[in-house]
Parts: sequence; C-alpha cells; structure tokens
Amino acid sequence: MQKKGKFDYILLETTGLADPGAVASMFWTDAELGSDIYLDGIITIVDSKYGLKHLTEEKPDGLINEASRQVALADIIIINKTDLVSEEDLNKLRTRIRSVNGLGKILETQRSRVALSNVLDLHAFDSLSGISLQEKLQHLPTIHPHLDQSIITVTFEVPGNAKEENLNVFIQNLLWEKDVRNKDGDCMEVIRLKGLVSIKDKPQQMIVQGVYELYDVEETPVSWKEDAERTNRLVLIGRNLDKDILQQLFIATVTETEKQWTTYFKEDQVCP
Ligand SMILES: Nc1nc2c(ncn2[C@@H]2O[C@H](COP(=O)(O)OP(=O)(O)OP(=O)(O)O)[C@@H](O)[C@H]2O)c(=O)[nH]1
Repeated sequence: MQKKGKFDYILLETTGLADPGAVASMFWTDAELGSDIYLDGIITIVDSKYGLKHLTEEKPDGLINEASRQVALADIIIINKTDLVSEEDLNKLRTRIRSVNGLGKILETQRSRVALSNVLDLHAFDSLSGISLQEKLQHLPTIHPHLDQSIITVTFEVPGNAKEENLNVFIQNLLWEKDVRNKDGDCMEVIRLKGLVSIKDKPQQMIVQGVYELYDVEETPVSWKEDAERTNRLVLIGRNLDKDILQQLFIATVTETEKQWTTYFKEDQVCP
C-alpha cells in the first residue's frame, strides 16, 4: 500500500476462517464523516465440493459456524468449482446457502471467472441499494427454519409508519441489548439486518442496514407515493430468530404498544 493519492478500488481478501463482519465494520464509516473510502460490499466464495460440509458442520459449545457466518454476511455469494459436482449436489448447496442468506445474490462459476460488473461497485451499504433492495424484498423465498443452531434468514412486512425513536429502540434491543428471545428462551443473534422502512413525517423511503452492533438508517432517493399505503419490510439474518415474535415486536413498534415488548424481554436474564 505504497501508492500515493486515491485508490480506485480496494479488494481485501481475508483468510479462510476470518469473520468478514469484523473487517467490514472497520470500513463501514458514517458518510457524514467524509471518509475517502466506503464499504462497497461483501463477497463470499463457496467451494462446490466442500461447501455443504463446511456449512453444516456443528461447532462445539454452540459456537457459530464460520462458513455460515461468511455466507450470512455476504452481498454476493460465488459458488465456484461447479464442474466438480453433480447438479443434485449443487442444488443441495444452493438450497442451504439460500436458507442461510435469502438476500445475497448467488453467482455460479468455474475458476472464479466472473464479470467484474457483477462484483464491483455493488453499493450494498449505501442508500442507492434501497432501490434494488425493494425489488429483492418482493421476491424473497420463504425459509423453513431449522431446529438446530443454524443461521437463517427471516423476513416480514408490517404496514404503517414508525417513529424514528421507536425504530431505534427496536433495532437497539436486537443489536445492542441483545435481550430479545425466541419461544425457547434463546437470545436472538442478528448478524446482518436490512430493510426498507417508513418513518413518520419522512417523505422518503428509509433504508436500514446492520452488521452486528453497527447499524444505520438512511434516506433513499425514493419517495412514498402520496396515496399508497406505507409499509416496512425487514430482513434479518442470524441465529435463534423467530419471525412471528420479530413481526409482533415490529407491530408494537409501529403501534406503540408496550405490552408486546415486555413478553419477550427478561431484563434480569442477560444474554451472553
Ligand atoms: N476443477 C476446478 N478447479 C478449480 C476451479 N477453481 C480453482 N480450481 C483449482 O483449485 C485449486 C485450489 O484453488 P483455490 O481453491 O482457488 O485456492 P485458494 O483460493 O488458494 O484457496 P484458499 O486457501 O481457500 O484461498 C487450484 O489448483 C485451482 O486451479 C474450478 O472452478 N474448477
């Protein structure tokens, strides 16, 4: 890194077991800070032959599966070496990847040959992605949750407007306090969060982005239509997620009902 002046683009390759979320968090700076670099997106490459084995490996003591985490955080997932497996095995791998990350774009390659336009200038973390996100959110597959400790994607929609401070409380309880539990009493762990939401008195659609504890709510260039019903669509990727509970909590966020909240919080029992 001895070049003087600005770089056109920086591609950072992490080691095989690295947590891309930790690296991404370092570069995902607030646009208002005027940083010269911004986080464009996260790409994960999955080996067709060993991918499924790595993704389904149970880790001791409930530790997170690193391969699943890498897929969970990705905006683009490249399944490489497709020549080495049968269509049936490839299909199993695709299904597993989709159940972990229902939002990322999947590309399939041999020798990682991929058009640069598919992997550069993704704008996955800025407000421009709000436009393509809206399209994607319409077509998200329904995921049937596993009973194990796997990472899954859940998505839900709640009509109405939320007050900005209530939206912040909803997100902060999940990402910061980490005190939202599923029906079994397990703490929900959110790895990645994305959504298009409607904030009271804001004419523009807002995009919500989160990676671990970091999150951002930003205006998109798209305005709500005057006569159309406003709505909130959220996608959460993580462990122990329960769609019904999350949806109820978001309804409580919009309608400002306290009771719903207290059902799933146990303040005396802190999540690890
Ligand atoms: N058959 C086949 N072989 C491939 C393909 N892509 C890469 N390889 C070969 O696989 C071997 C290992 O390559 P990679 O898995 O890309 O190696 P790497 O990127 O250093 O692996 P990491 O340690 O995971 O970073 C090399 O001999 C490549 O030529 C492919 O699509 N098909």
